[in-house]
Amino acid sequence: MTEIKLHNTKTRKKEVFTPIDPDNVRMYVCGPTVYDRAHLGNARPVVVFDTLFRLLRHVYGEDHVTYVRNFTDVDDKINARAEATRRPIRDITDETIEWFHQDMDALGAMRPTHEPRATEYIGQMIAMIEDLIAKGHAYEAEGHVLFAVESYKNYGALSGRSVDDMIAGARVEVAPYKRNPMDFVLWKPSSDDLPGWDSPWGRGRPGWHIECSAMSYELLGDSFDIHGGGNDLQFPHHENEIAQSCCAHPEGKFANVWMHNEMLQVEGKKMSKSLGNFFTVHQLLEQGVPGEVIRFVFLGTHYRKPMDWTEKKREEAEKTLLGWKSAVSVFCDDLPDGIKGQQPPVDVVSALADDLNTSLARTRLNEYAKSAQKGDLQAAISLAEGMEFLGFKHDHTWEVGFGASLNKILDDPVDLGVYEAMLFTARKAAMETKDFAEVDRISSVLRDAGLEVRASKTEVVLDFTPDFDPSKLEALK
Ligand SMILES: Nc1ncnc2c1ncn2[C@@H]1O[C@H](COP(=O)(O)OP(=O)(O)OP(=O)(O)O)[C@@H](O)[C@H]1O
Ligand SMILES: [Zn+2]
Repeated sequence: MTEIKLHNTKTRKKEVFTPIDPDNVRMYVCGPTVYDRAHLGNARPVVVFDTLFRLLRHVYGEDHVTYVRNFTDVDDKINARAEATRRPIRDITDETIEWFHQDMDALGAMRPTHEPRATEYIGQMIAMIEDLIAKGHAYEAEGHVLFAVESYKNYGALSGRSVDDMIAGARVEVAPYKRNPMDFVLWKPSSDDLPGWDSPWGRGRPGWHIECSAMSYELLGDSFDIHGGGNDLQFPHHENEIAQSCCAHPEGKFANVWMHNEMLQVEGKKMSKSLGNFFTVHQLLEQGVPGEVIRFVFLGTHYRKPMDWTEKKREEAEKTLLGWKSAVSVFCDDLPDGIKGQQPPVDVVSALADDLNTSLARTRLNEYAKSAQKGDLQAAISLAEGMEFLGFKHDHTWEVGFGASLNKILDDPVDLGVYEAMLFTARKAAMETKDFAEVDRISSVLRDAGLEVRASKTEVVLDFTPDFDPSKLEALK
């Protein structure tokens, strides 16, 4: 079995990953607050943890991995948006979730096993808060319930800070009802015009942190394998999740491995809604940047390094990915059925297994692409399988905005007359006899003659390069 190593924020080390139960490997990732289109930064953890999900499914089996990513659909930012637009909250959250799905699908991200909405777990949150009060970790004050950070001695361990450092360094809300300025809200009162649920502390709504603790417990249990999210969530969100979960369920360990992706930046600053320095995934797709190109760019930088989106990266990604797709599509009909990333090349898997070294995986696939372009069918198969594994389609359809060069080929049908029929027949014969040596031969004759061939199930598309030399096609006979 492939050995996976992951960097664990908790221990600050790269460690061999050993699941609690290899028959059910469990991962929780903090999902979006749904009031607006996802910006490109929000897409980074989606692609990072999708890649990990694919790796885990490959190593432990498709049915042996449970991936939970929540939707935060109760939040003051959502309330503010509803008030500003005079729209019902549910319309806004439903619409945003639909957009999120469309955009992330376009990036080739698989849907997680469960995508719980916070509002469907209010009962579990209330039960957990009651439990925390009963165990002496939380207290009620003026209609609020607060978590008492001093009651949990490991508070701050994930980010390596003491409570005193936090108070000194953080801008915390100093409310008169807090016993310690770092105490955080588990429950707060709602006025009649705001969403609210009945609770032992009156009508109110949950704080953000308790949502993830309640949903992960409900869907994954008191101990699970991996907890992920952007490193902007490490403090306070993840510290607070740990405090709540470990105090409510001291019998469990909560998450064994904590993984944090670095930020997508714009001129050295985190891309964020509050700074206003963002563009959305949807905008990029509309501008004709294919979702797979966005994915390709993300995979070029290790997830624990900050990265920028640049036009140059986009262009290079599009060019390389087109090269891969055409290298595979030359052999499209020859590829064995069922290429579904089941047998991705070992060196690509091992790159990912080393703390998701996606850029190395990309480099290795590029080597296969180079060999495939020279007519090596085995390399083309590896490339196709590796592409599927990394979340790319191996046919030459873009999710959006066909690349300019591809358009040119498809819009420019050629009439090769007699040659064309001969090519087609020769190729078909090779395919039916599964004589791959013959396919290799044909494809190299074509390439030598200055013709590029793209074949799909239904048609053969030919493209002339400037070096086209029809006399060289005689070698086909
Ligand atoms: N610039 C970024 N780069 C990488 N990940 C990010 C970035 N901004 C947010 N994230 C991640 O996106 C996920 C969704 O977060 P969330 O919905 O809370 O974002 P947000 O708070 O709405 O965004 P913003 O921080 O722009 O206000 C989280 O895992 C978060 O860490
Ligand atoms: Zn969370």
